[in-house]
Amino acid sequence: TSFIFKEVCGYPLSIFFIVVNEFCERFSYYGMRAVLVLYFKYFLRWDDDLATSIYHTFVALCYLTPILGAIVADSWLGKFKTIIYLSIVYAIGQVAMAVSAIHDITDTDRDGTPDNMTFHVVLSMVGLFLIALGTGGIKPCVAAFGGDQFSDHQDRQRRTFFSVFYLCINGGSLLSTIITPILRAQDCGIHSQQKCYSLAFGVPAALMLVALVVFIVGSGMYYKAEPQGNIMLDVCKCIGFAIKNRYRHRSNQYPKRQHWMDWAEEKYDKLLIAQIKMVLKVLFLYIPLPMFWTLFDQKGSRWTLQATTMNGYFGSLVIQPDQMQTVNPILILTLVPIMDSVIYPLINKCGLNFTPLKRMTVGMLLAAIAFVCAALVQIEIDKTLPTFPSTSQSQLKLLNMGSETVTIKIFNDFFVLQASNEYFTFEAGQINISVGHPEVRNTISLAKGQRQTLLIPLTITDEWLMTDDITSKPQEGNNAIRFVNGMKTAVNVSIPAANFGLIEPFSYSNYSLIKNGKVTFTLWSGSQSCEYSTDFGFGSSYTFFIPSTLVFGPNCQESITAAEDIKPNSVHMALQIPQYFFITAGEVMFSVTGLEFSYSQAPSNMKAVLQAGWLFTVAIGNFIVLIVAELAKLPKQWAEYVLFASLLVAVCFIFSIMAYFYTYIDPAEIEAQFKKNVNEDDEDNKHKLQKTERSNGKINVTKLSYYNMA
Ligand SMILES: C[C@H](N)C(=O)N[C@@H](CCCCN)C(=O)O
Repeated sequence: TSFIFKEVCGYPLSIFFIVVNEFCERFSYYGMRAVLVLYFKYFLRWDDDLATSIYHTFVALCYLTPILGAIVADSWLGKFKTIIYLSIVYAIGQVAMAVSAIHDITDTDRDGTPDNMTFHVVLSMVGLFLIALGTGGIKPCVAAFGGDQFSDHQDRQRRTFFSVFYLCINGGSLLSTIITPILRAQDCGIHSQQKCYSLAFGVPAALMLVALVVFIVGSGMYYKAEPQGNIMLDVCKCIGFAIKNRYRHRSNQYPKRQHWMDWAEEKYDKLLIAQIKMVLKVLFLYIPLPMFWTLFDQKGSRWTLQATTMNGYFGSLVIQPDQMQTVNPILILTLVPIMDSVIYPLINKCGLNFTPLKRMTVGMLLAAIAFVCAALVQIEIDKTLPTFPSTSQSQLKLLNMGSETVTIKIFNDFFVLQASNEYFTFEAGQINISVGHPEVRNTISLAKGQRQTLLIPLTITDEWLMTDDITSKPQEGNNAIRFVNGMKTAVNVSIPAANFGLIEPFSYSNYSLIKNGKVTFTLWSGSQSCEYSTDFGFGSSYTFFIPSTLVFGPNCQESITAAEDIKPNSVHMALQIPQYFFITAGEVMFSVTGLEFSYSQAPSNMKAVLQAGWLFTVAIGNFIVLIVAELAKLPKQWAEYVLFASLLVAVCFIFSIMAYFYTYIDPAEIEAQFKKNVNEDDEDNKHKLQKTERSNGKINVTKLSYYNMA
């Protein structure tokens, strides 16, 4: 096809549009993905397990569709048109996600929660399906289309292009994982203000449109290779024929052939058979690889959910749980150059042959270490989590409304208290409590599986009151706050963001959710008021007690007491950095090396096939998360992390054995030799080739005969 060829500093100008397109597309993909699991949990109200399962199903689908994209591009539309059409599908999917997150659409009673959840679930699932089709479909096309823009003598420029391409992926991912969590954390809405998931999905949708426009603008400058026919179909037919032919000749009277693919010789070209053997050898090596992705892709699910139970204060900066994922691209942008220019050359200088497969093995071990770190962090978090009552237990706390301490007797235990900060756990459904001197006895009925607070009145002989307390950690880092009024007059409590309403004498308010940071409550009784300020962290719950002795005035700071129902998140999010470091170092060794390995070991006409095969391992890895999490059903999250780490170590051991027996090849050289052999059956040339040594491995005589050319 005709195109305008322009060069800048030795690089085709067209690649500028491709690189910008990739940056915007990855921004769109990772930005949407960063907030996805929280959207499932807090907007669609799914539990952790369902949110994690659907998240990984989506990621798996994104890496299954590259096969489809490669087939469409190679055999029908060509890469250019495939990218355009699938980008449109992709952008529609992103818009559908943004619309699905507008709560006002179905919030008819205007209480802030969608009234027709089915609408939001269906629309978001349709959106995710279109996104998976789009992002996966264009994935093997964009990089290869970029590579196509270089001529054969521009090897160095092509290599630089791929490095810049990878940096753009991570640049887009970095920016979007900073920005979309900020957008999500904003409040927006028409009738009521809720977390702004629609904006967090809307901006990635806009970026996908920008990616599409940028790609179209470059249209006149691209070299567009015509589709070459479907190589995948040829490969499948050739393999099918070899199997059929082998089966037909299964009797002992037929001489054995060196490789089962040699049974295709009757019908297929020797070169194609040799190329398929190369691909099959690499695909065989891929079998253990999905386990790496099983761990790697849990950054966006389990690790993000882990961060929601942690303290996100970094000085005056508050980091959102989903923003922790930015640590990955930040580390990629720093580790890739360090590895390439310092670590690998140093290892080489030490005389160690750090082959690609060895690097990948080390990458797997680093990912396993990352999960051990995640398990250790989880153990620390678990220590700080409250122990809620089981379904057969009840928990009770006491709040003495009087100013004098009283002696309380529960069964035969005595407590002298003003208020109890701790919950007492009971197996019995009823308990006897005696208070004060002379003793006032009461039999209290406890609710199973519940936490309650017993409010002991100022005059002990008055009616005793029981409150139902919160039995789960407040979500999204919010704090659940309520007030108990011990005064003889009604009190109104408010803050700019919430109104606790009028609290009757000797009564209590409902819980209200309050964000982290400093909050000033204003208390009103008739025309009198006073202010009470306090600081909140993440995920706590408090009951504030207004005593009968409170004096209204400019300040009621000293008089109000706070009972801690649930402790704030105390394990700092920075503790996740080691696990991010190890998983990213693992990614650099495994993913970057694996990409290069898949390219270098693939025959010239099957580079896309192997890329699709490589991406397929990601899809399988994400399915494994679902299977293992479902089958194992471990009660403790840390145990699940340890299980995944152990599985990866076991798989890594198998992979290292397979890698030991793998011999590196140079497909171009083998192909060239085949072509030469077809033209001239020259024995000398064969000898020369047999002596060829590769820098990262050796090709020996037996290996050449393996390809049926020695
Ligand atoms: C952002 C991440 N570090 C990255 O570089 N991702 C690559 C490779 C993804 C492989 C499977 N999750 C990308 O192309 O997005």
